[in-house]
Amino acid sequence: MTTCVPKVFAFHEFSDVAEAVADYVVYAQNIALRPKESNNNSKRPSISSTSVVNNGNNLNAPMDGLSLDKSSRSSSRSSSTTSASTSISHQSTVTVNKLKRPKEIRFKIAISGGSLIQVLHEGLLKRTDIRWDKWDIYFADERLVPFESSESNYGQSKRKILDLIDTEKYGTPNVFHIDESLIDDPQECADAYEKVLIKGFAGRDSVKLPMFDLFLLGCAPDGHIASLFPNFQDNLREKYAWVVPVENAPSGPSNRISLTIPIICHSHRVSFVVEGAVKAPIIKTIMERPEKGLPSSIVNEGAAGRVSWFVDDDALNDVFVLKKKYKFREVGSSNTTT
Ligand SMILES: O=C(O)[C@H](O)[C@@H](O)[C@H](O)[C@H](O)COP(=O)(O)O
Repeated sequence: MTTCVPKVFAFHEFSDVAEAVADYVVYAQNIALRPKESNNNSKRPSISSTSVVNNGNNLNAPMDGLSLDKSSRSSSRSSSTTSASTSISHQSTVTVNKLKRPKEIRFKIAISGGSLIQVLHEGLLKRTDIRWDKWDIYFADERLVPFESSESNYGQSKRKILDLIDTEKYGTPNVFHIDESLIDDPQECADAYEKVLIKGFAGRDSVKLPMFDLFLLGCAPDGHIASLFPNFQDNLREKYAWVVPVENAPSGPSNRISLTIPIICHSHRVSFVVEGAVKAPIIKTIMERPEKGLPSSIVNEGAAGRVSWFVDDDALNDVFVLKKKYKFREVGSSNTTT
C-alpha cells in the first residue's frame, strides 16, 4: 500500500469539531444542489415530490415523481401508449418524453453511528442553511437491534437529529433505514438494504455504484469504520456487494450490516470525524502505518484526494501527521475545492 496523506483538520475542542463538520456538510450540500438546479427548475414537469421515508416512517412510498422505480417507469410507458388516442394526453406524453423526466437533485449523504450522531446534533441543528427537504439520508451501517434501542444508529439519529428538525421551516429529509423486521437475519437485512440503495440511486449513476455526495464515518478505538472490522478480511475485500451482513462483531451489538469499501470510496467526499484521547493509538496506526491495512487506511488510499479527517487534538496526541486549519466557508458559499 502506498502512503496516502488525507487532509487532517485539527481542533482544540469537541464543539469546534462539530461546527467545522457542520460547515463542511453544508458546503457539500451546496455543491451537490447548486450546479444543475437552475437548469432543471425551468424544465421540470409538474410532478410533485413525495418522500420515501419522512423521518423514517414509511419505507415503501415512492421516492419522488422524478425518480420512479422500474415498475412505475414501465407503467408510465404503457400509459403513454394507451393515452395516445386523445390529443391532450398525447401532447402531455410527448412533453414528458421530451423532457426526459429530469431527476430532482438531492443531497445524498451516508452517516455512521456512535459519537458522530452527537457531533451532527450539535453542529447541524443550529444551522439555518440546511435544505433538509433536499436530503436523502442513508446509513453507513446499522446494528441489528430494535430502533428503540440506544444502540440503533437509525434510532439514535432519529431521536437526536431527525425528530428535532424544524420541518415547518426547513422541510423533511428522506431517510432510508434498514427494515426493522429483518434484524434477526443479517443476510436478509443486508440484501434488503442493498435494494433500498439500488432504488434510491437508480438512474443517477447507472447503478454501477451509488455515489454519495458525502460519506461521514467515525472510527472506533479498535479501528472499525461503519461496521467493517479490521480482522474481517472477507468484508474488507468485498468487491461486488454494496451491503454486507456482519456477524460476531467484536464490539457492540454482534449482528450488523455495513456498506462496503467500494461504496465508501466511490463517494464524492469521505470524512472521518474522530475525537478523544482513547482514539489516539488507532489514529497513529492509521496515519503512520497504512501498510497495516486498517479499514480507514484502505479508505484513505481508495478515495485519495477526497478524504478529510476532522479530529480533536486529544485524538492526535503523538500522531505524526500534517495538521491543517479548517477554513470556514461563508454561509451559502461553495466556491472552494476541498
Ligand atoms: O455502528 C457503529 O459501530 C458505528 O457506525 C461505527 O462505525 C462508529 O462510527 C465507530 O464505532 C465510532 O464510534 P464512536 O465515535 O462512538 O467511537
